[in-house]
Amino acid sequence: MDGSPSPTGPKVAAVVVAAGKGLRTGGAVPKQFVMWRGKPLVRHSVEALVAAGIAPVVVAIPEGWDEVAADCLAGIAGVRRIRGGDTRQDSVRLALESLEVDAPARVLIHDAARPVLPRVVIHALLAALETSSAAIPVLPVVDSLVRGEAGAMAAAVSRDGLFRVQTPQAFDFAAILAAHRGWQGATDAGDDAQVAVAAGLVVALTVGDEALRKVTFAADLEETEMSVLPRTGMGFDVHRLVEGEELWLCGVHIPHGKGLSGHSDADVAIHALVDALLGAIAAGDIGDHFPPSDPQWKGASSDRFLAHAGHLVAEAGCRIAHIDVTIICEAPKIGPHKLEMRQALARILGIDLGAVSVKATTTERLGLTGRGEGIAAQAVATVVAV
Ligand SMILES: Nc1ccn([C@@H]2O[C@H](COP(=O)(O)OP(=O)(O)OP(=O)(O)O)[C@@H](O)[C@H]2O)c(=O)n1
Ligand SMILES: C[C@](O)(CO)[C@H](O)COP(=O)(O)O
Repeated sequence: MDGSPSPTGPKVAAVVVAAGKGLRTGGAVPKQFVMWRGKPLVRHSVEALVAAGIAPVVVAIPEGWDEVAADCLAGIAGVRRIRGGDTRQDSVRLALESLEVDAPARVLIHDAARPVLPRVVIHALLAALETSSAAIPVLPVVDSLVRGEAGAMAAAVSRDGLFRVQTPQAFDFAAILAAHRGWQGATDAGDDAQVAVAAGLVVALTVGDEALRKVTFAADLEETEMSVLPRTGMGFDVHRLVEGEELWLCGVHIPHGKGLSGHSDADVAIHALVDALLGAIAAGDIGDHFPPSDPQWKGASSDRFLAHAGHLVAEAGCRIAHIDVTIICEAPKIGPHKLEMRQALARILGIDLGAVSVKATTTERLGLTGRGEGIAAQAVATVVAV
């Protein structure tokens, strides 16, 4: 179970809170309606949730901004708008109340102010809900911490066991609705996990993502050219076609008289793609990360290499914008398998199918691929800073 919602699995809805005033960001328009990377800020995460199969998505908006919000969210299926409250916590509770009629089994609660929402985070949260009634994405604290008094350092604070908490936060729907209704705190909770813990729920921790950072101050909306320029990497690989081996291409098993030989499963297309991803972040090549001399990679599924390359891209502060793989062979015919290959690559990397291209060509019976001695592949990967 990878956490993806499925038509037969538990129904997953989402709340996106976008009813704040954005006072710390400033400006005439609340930050959630400001244009950012080509579309209104709020639209980014709403689209990501809908694309991940979450429905319905209820968006809490501030009083007086209904028309603007309608424009910002125009054309996205499965989205409902409601009036938010005076505080974030009120906005969440009102949105949850409005979802009661839909009776979802689970709900993700997300800040519109966190526009970049990687699919892999959603999957990890929903997977955690298999064994817990609440889950939140967290990141380690990497700076040292101090308590300050009157502009001077008073004492160091241990960062052991401390985490930075992000959204979306994932819950059993009935449990979080009851928790919000029963909230007894004197002041607002910082987030929904705090409401859940106060109600006695156990909140599991999953791995967050730097890309999920929250737009809080005006500077968070500004981007330098360096932060938006895409980076491209390319990869190329060849493996020998032999009798007695299975044929794997782009993570898909293809029945064929022969297969590719190599130390791992010899998925030449994934190997080219791994090199393209590593190239885009200047992180060496596949041999540096998975040396053929290392026995642990003997017969290994190349899915693992690709997933690792995807993690390295995220660690480098980037997300994959697009990948394009070309398989070069006379046989087998690649066309009938292209969709399945794209789906496999999208799944392994946790990216949208629309960002994955798989193509094939022959060399007109010329050269080693033309003679059927081997299969070659080349790939291009584009990543952007997040
Ligand atoms: N009454 C409120 C207050 C906040 N939010 C939402 O909660 C998220 C996190 O809040 P924050 O970043 O603090 O946004 P603002 O409250 O708008 O910011 P500020 O505190 O600077 O005014 C945002 O998506 C915001 O729109 C909300 O839906 N309803
Ligand atoms: C919900 C939240 O984003 C989790 O980190 C955070 O608590 C919101 O804080 P804010 O002060 O309302 O921006």
